[in-house]
Amino acid sequence: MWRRVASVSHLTFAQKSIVNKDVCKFKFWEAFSTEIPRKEKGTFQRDKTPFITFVLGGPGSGKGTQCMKIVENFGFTHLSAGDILRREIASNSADGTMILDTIKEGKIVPSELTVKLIQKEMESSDNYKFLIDGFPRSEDNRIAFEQIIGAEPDIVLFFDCPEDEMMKRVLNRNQGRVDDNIDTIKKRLKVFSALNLPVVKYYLERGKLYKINAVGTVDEIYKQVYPLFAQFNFEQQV
Ligand SMILES: Nc1ncnc2c1ncn2[C@@H]1O[C@H](COP(=O)(O)OP(=O)(O)OP(=O)(O)O)[C@@H](O)[C@H]1O
Ligand SMILES: O=c1ccn([C@@H]2O[C@H](COP(=O)(O)O)[C@@H](O)[C@H]2O)c(=O)[nH]1
Ligand SMILES: [Mg+2]
Repeated sequence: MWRRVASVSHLTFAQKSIVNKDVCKFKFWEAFSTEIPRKEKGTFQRDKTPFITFVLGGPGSGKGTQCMKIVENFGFTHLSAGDILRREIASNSADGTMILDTIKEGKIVPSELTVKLIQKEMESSDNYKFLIDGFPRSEDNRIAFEQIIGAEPDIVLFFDCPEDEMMKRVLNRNQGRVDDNIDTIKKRLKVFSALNLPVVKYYLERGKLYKINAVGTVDEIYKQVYPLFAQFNFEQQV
């Protein structure tokens, strides 16, 4: 089993401290990476160390929208767990019907299945910076990720949004999602409070959580997000 310990100095938006990561052994990394020595402290570049960001927040809090902007500016690979599961349904896989039923009920797909799908996406990427959006949704998800991937997130973003605003956004989304209806949203909000908030608390207690006020325009919210990534000095995308 691969294990890693990620150690990142716990930065606040105001503190521009240097990032320090322990070297990790990460199986799939070795398949494609060319070893390039680190340049200097505080600068991340392609090597064997993945940079994992979990992006949490209730349904409609704006995770996907903000992830698109982070991808544009910082070259992350965006892995939305919900999108991965919806692709699995669309591909008529053996688990498709079960996943669809689970999503319609606003419940959580079994952890091992979701983690293995995320793992597949990570393994097939030649990037080292990942935004894992909408995951982990429960403590069980979190533990499964640690056990199967053998990694922890470097940072965790939490988009904090009132329920009425989330409800409004989801009902206006218009993307034809089977779970964007009032009954399922109510269920998703309950599941979020009961199962996802404990994960938020877990990372808060470990100093990895960055709480973002998710009320306001997309640009206003991104103004809180941008400095967090900017201070890591990621290498330029090729
Ligand atoms: N700051 C904002 N103000 C108003 N609408 C927004 C804002 N951010 C996102 N939206 C809109 O709200 C809807 C939900 O946003 P988004 O899909 O990014 O949320 P999400 O957190 O990924 O939701 P889910 O967990 O359901 O996938 C989208 O239609 C999006 O365009
Ligand atoms: O890790 C996950 C992520 C998602 N689900 C299920 O999918 C829907 C939609 O997820 P979004 O992040 O809103 O796109 C969610 O309500 C769950 O039913 C999951 O089970 N596990
Ligand atoms: Mg989303």
